[in-house]
Amino acid sequence: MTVNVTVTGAAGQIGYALLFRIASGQLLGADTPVSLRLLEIPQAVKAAEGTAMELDDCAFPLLEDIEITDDAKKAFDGANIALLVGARPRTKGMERGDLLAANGGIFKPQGEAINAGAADDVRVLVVGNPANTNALIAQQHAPDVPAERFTAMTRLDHNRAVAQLSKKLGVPVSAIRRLAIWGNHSATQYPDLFHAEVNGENAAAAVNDEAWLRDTFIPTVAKRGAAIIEARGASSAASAAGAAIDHVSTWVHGTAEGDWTSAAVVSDGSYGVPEGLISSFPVVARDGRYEIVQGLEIDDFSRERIDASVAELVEERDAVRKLGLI
Ligand SMILES: NC(=O)c1ccc[n+]([C@@H]2O[C@H](COP(=O)([O-])OP(=O)(O)OC[C@H]3O[C@@H](n4cnc5c(N)ncnc54)[C@H](O)[C@@H]3O)[C@@H](O)[C@H]2O)c1
Ligand SMILES: O=C(O)C[C@H](O)C(=O)O
Repeated sequence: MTVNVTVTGAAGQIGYALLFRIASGQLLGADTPVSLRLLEIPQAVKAAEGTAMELDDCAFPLLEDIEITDDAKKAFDGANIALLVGARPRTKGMERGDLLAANGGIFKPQGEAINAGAADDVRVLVVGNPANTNALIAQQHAPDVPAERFTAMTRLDHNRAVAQLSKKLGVPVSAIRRLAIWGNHSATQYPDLFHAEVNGENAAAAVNDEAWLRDTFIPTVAKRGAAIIEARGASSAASAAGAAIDHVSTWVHGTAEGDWTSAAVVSDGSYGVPEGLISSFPVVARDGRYEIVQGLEIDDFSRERIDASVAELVEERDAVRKLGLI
């Protein structure tokens, strides 16, 4: 059956890297036809039409149709998968509160439109920053959709952490399992090697270098987004699109036996993360659902870092509450 995939911010850089991969079958598999609904602001609809022309020109066998609109209600009508990429970037002189308010103006109506018209099985991934809190805003305005269907992307951080560890140890990325990103998709995030495995052995033990872990690994992963902006003059696009594909594909098809991944999901209070926050955890995907991995021991080093990132999420939640956005 055809799956309706809605992508917001379709004319942006991530949109350009993402849409062709969705249409080629990399999101849902080679047997699943897709119908694309592209949401853009009025000024960018023409550019989205240009991307749609290129999608047509690829003659993808799985791509059934493309609809382009600046109306959120139309874009989310019948959506099975919703990729919320479009967001208001921080510009010069903008305070944190202004950024949250501007994004509230985007994610509140989008949450309402998802609530009103999306398919019963809708799954939502928020990529647009600040991703966790934008996801929270959308989720709070979709009371009829199970909260677990709203997620935010930390898979890029996860992939970055895997790549850094692979380089450090000189092992292929396929040798690494059970790495986890905790907290916010921001510089406070905590990439956790203490439960990770390399060829079945504990990764922190294999590294055996606490200074590298503390002073190189964690800040490199947490500040990678800023380093890409500094080097490229634009924020990550292809890697972000790749992570979005990974996030949804894992959600739908499941994690490998014995492995887990990272995703920001609605907290059920696990690991002391306040219930309702959308925070990154180690998760498994099973039967089409993301579930938080339970029962991990958290030592003082990890506890301090998880708490710091979660405190930032609490601050963001309180700020959007104060603005009346949730
Ligand atoms: N979570 C992550 O790991 C991660 C990684 C990279 C980038 N990001 C974030 O993803 C977002 C998109 O990045 P980009 O490089 O594609 O940005 P971009 O500026 O190239 O594109 C954003 C697009 O969103 C559109 N847009 C703005 N408001 C919209 C609305 N209300 N409805 C629909 N579309 C709207 C814009 O017109 C633009 O075309 C940014 O917020 C960026 O910070 C997140
Ligand atoms: O857009 C950004 O600020 C950075 C982005 O979230 C990233 O992690 O690459």
